[in-house]
Amino acid sequence: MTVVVVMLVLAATLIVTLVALLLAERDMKSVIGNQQFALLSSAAAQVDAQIAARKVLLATLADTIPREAGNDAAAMQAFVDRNPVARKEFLNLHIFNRQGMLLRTEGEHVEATPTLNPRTRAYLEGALAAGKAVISPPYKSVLTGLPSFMILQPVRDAQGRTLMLLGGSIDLTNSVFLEQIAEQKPGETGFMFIMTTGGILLHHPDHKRLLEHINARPGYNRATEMALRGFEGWTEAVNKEGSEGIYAYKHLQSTDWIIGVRFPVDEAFAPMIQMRRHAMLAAAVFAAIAGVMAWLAIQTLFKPLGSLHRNISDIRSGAAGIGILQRQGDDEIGELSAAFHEMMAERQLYEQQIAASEKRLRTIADSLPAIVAYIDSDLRYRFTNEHFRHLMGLDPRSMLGKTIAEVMGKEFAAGVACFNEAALRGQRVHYEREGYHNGSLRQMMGDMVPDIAADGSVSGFYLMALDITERKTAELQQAASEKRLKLLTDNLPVLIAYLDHERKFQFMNATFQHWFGIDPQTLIGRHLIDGIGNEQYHLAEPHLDQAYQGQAATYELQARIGDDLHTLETTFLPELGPKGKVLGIYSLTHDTTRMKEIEQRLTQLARIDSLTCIANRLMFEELLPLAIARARRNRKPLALAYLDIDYFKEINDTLGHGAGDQVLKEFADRLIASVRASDTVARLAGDEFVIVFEQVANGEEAARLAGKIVDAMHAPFTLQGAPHHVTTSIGLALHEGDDETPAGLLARADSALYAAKRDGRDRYTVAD
Ligand SMILES: Nc1nc2c(ncn2[C@@H]2O[C@H](COP(=O)(O)OP(=O)(O)OP(=O)(O)O)[C@@H](O)[C@H]2O)c(=O)[nH]1
Repeated sequence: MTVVVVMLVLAATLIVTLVALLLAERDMKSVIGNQQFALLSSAAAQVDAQIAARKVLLATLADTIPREAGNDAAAMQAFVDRNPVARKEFLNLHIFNRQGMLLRTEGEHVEATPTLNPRTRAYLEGALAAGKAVISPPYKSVLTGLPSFMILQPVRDAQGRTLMLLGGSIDLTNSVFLEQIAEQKPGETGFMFIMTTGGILLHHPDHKRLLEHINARPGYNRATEMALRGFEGWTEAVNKEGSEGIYAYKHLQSTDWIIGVRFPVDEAFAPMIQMRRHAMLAAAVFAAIAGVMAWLAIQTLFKPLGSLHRNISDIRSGAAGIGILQRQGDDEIGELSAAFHEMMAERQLYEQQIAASEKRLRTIADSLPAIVAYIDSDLRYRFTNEHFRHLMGLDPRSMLGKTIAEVMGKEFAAGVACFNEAALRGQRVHYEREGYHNGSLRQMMGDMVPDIAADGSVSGFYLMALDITERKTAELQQAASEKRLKLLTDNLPVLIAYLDHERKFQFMNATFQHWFGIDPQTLIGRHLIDGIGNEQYHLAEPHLDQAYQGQAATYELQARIGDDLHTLETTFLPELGPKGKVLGIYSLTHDTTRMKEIEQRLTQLARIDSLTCIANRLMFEELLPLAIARARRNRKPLALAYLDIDYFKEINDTLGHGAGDQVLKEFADRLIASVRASDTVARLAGDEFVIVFEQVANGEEAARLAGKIVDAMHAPFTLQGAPHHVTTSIGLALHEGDDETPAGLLARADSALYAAKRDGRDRYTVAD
């Protein structure tokens, strides 16, 4: 930390110093560049002034030169001698005629008048045509062999006509005005130079390069190229030797020359480089001092932090408890320490809670009758519970970190590979598979839940697997049992259905198909109303409601099976859940049509006397109260006749029981034949009969009817082929809508019968 701070201080100091130096260098370059350009501009002005002065001098000479000087050497010599300034300012003086022919030369190294080459001749002709002073391109003098240039001035006569040209040549290697320029060179190694706009050097410290093209040497100089394209000002560039320099260029006004200056950067910036060295040194010293001070300050400031660090290390290594964090000072580090203490105390609490939770979880997992494991993406066990030991004899702890293949074998791993892959793709997997565990074939059911991180990656999966061998066996047994049950129910002549709590069919047996032609499968999951229709449903609804409230209900209904109307009896049996909640309803319907018929028949038989086929005592006792009620309602009297066959015992005794039965049948037939259909004839027992006459007008009519019956018996009975005389006695009682009970009425009739018997039989007696 300290090192980092010290390095930062050093780096900051150096960066600030460097940036300041760079800015200073940039500014200084600009100053030097501008200074060089100013210097150059001054030199250019000097050159212009020198040229102008020489033009003026030459013009004055032209005005005064004798006209014959071109052809008279003595006159020329005399003229030059008269004008010593001409000798001083020009290397040589030349006179050219109007045809450009050199007529006379006067000056240094002149032995004879040289012959001019055609190019020079052409130039001179141009100068003559211009009619004013011109400056020649630089050239190598044929007289002196020196690089030179010439100022040409026309010599005119009184009429202003050009008679000849007066030329003054200037030595480029040894000229007064160029020497002045050379003296103004910047620094020790800097120099000035002059070239034409075409690049021909006129002035250069290296005289050998004079009259050469500036680009005669191989290489490239950006500044030179800029100058040749017309640039004026200063710039930085690298010369053909690879040396950096500041270049400045300026065009002369008096001629098409460019004056330039090169100031090598090394020299130009020598003071600045020195300054940079000093500044860097000073910065380094300053940074070192600042670094040391920073280090000291940090050491002082970080001392409590170091103490805190040691305390935390001690806590981590177990050498100290978290209590030592509370003993730090009152400063910020002390507060930090207290905050650490609080945080670590909370962490300890959480860790304890997590440990307790993990322990609980471990206990639960170990107590589960199922395999529980966490398997990572490398298919290595990371958590295993005790059930591995119970089921497979594996030590769950020794499995940790090993792969499924290592623990269970390659064959097993290959068998569950597809499930593992699916779980690691993020899918929940449910499987059932067979496998040998502890030498026995077991049926296993497993669930895999992928462990999906927030970013969607799967780092493993949880596995829970159950041994369902027993359950599977039970399921198979149950399936077989259900199959048997279905076979049974499908062949029972009973409609069997199971309705769920929403009154929808969950089961229907094949009887639905047999009775109504309904395929049971088409109604599974549909509401009862879809199966039996609205009308039947409304009939069944109250009974269903009762069953859904937990009480069995039975009701009868009529339904058409085939072409016939059948009587059915349906029972709804609720299926109750653990808390008495109705889970569903069993509906059992059987056809009671046949039973009903038998029952009716039996009922009927119970009320019919089997010998005479008329109503017996039971029916009489049922009918009499009803008849009395009707009589009361209709306010019509009712008469009850109580009959007994006279001396019947004797018939039995003399002719036998069969003859007696025959008499009884014949007697009954005659009674039936003697009364109206609305009247009831019944045999009470033995030879006792009753007749209920309904809606009789009065006692007289009743008596008449009784007499008619007595008479009806007078016709002989044929017994065993012989006629027999049978008579009857009748007791008649009239019920006239009062409160008399059926028993009371019967008792009165019985009394009247007794009276008839007593009075001699073969008669009727009316009760009081
Ligand atoms: N053959 C035959 N005899 C019956 C039957 N039931 C009862 N008896 C007989 O009918 C006779 C009834 O006799 P009673 O009515 O007491 O005497 P009775 O001879 O008719 O004399 P009275 O009634 O005083 O005239 C008894 O001997 C019974 O055994 C039956 O179903 N068939």
